[in-house]
Amino acid sequence: MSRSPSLPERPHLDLDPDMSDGERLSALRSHFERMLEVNRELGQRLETADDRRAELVDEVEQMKARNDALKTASYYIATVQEVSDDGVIIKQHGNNQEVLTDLAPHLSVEDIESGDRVAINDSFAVQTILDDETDARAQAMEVVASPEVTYDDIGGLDDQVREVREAVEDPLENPGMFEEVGIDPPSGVLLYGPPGTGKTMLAKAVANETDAAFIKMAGSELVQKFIGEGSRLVRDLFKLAAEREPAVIFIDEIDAVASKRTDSKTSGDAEVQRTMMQLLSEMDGFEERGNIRIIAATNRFDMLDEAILRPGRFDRLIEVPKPNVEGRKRILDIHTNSMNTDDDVDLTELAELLDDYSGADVASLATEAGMVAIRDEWDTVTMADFEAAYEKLSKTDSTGIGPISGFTDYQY
Ligand SMILES: Nc1ncnc2c1ncn2[C@@H]1O[C@H](COP(=O)(O)OP(=O)(O)OP(=O)(O)O)[C@@H](O)[C@H]1O
Repeated sequence: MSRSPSLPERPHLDLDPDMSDGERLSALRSHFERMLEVNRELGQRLETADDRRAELVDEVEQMKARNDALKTASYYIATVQEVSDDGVIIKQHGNNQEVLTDLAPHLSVEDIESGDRVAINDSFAVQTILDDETDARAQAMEVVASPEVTYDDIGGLDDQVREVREAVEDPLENPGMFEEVGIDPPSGVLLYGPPGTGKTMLAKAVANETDAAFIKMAGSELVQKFIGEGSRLVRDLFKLAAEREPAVIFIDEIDAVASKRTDSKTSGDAEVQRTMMQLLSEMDGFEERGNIRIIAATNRFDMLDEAILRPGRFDRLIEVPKPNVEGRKRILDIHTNSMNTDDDVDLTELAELLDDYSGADVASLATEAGMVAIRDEWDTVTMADFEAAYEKLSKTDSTGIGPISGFTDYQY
């Protein structure tokens, strides 16, 4: 740590050998006075610093306790009904059960009042106060004012880009076009295909192109983060989009909330059902919503409930497959564009080698080749580095723990 520049300076004693005893004594006296003053000042500083330190230690302890609490399992959401000397009465969302409970040690009764939304754990103790709707939103949604991805960053998906532009960009940019012809623009667009093929990129690029806000929510977050909150989050999602319009809502892993009904009647399933019903009703009331488009994505098309695919809902289906050899070449071009590659790098040959790779696999191969070059202290990336990266990623995969999605099982 550097020393604070504003500490009082150490007093300096200047004694001239020609001084008389009287002068010497008076110089020593005033030096002593100055020393006392500096000492007093330093003492005060030390005291303030000690107080601050104690405060910070306290804060760290509280954060640790909250962090530990947050790391435990999912929470349930409840609303505070009453705060009394006996404890806090809360009503749990989803089942409306009223419970008299306590607060976690890091909370005090002064922090809480009736009407507050709170997160409770399995034993109903209040863990967090969600005093603002945005709390829940912030935790489950990613909002980007204008994402940076452009269509040029997406390789090998020309047809898909065209379809997304027609279904999402045209209605946002030129709604009159649809009115003139007398048709409703597609309500929702569903992108389906294996992981890592560029579905999120497509949604981001269209938001960028239309200067729309990009609001992303993962289906799994909707049903896992706050049990009993899924339908509220869906409402919040559409409300937030209305506040930010023009906006593109992107629901990733839609299968988590829109799977075919199972026969089991567990409370988890009921929760998923409620969330899906809310999503459908938001989509059905969509026309009045103005400049909001909705894109969903899934790797599990086979699992989707047909209700979600009915006309007026996700009725424009766009398959986003793994790239073919030309697509892989284009994705390699994009991802090596800013790399310092050697003249011997033959991207066409590489594209042929990377059979069954997804776009994300191709991107991680390029990064890995760069890492190999750095490790070998080269400042250019050679064909041999790409081959070494390919070997490494293929090997990682054969052990079953590799990051390569191109070899993972999926169904769609
Ligand atoms: N077609 C592509 N062109 C260029 N890069 C791509 C392409 N597809 C994937 N990538 C790379 O892979 C990364 C992940 O892609 P993205 O998140 O769009 O995939 P996804 O289909 O949404 O995946 P998931 O289904 O797993 O959410 C991108 O950030 C990009 O680096």
